[in-house]
Amino acid sequence: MDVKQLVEQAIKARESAYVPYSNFKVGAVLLTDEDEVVEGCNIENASYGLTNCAERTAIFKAVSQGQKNFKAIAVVGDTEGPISPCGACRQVMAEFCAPETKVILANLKGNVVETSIEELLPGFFSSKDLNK
Ligand SMILES: O=c1ccn([C@H]2C[C@H](O)[C@@H](CO)O2)c(=O)[nH]1
Ligand SMILES: [Zn+2]
Repeated sequence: MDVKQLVEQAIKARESAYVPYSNFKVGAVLLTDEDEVVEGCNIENASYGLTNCAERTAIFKAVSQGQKNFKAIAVVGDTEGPISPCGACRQVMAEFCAPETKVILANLKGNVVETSIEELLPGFFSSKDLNK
C-alpha cells in the first residue's frame, strides 16, 4: 500500500468539497480489500448540522457500491497538524474499519500519521455489544 499515493488521492478528492459555509475542504479516500479507491469530500448544507464529512461520504459511497471491507482510509484537510476526524465519523468508521485497517490522517503540509480506529475511539460501541 502506497500511503503517499492515498494522501495524494485524498487531496484530489478534496477539490470536490461543497463548502460554501466553512470554506474548509476535506478529502477522504478508502482503499477497499479489492484495491479499489473510493473518494469522498465534505458536503455542507444551509442547515449546517446536516453537513456530511468527507470520511462519511467516502464510507457511504463505498458501502452503497457493495464494498464494506477496507485496507485503509486516508483523510486530508488544511489543518495545522494531521486532521482529526469528528466523533460522528469515528463512530461510523468503527462500524466498517477492521482493527487492522490503516487510518491515515494528513494535512496539506505533508504531516501524516498512521493510526487505527481503536486508537481514535477506544471502547467504541459496536454490534458485539448488542444482546439479541
Ligand atoms: O475530519 C473532518 C473534519 C471536518 N470536516 C468538515 C465538516 C465541515 O464541512 C468542515 C468544517 O468543520 O469540515 C470533515 O469533512 N472531516
Ligand atoms: Zn466527521
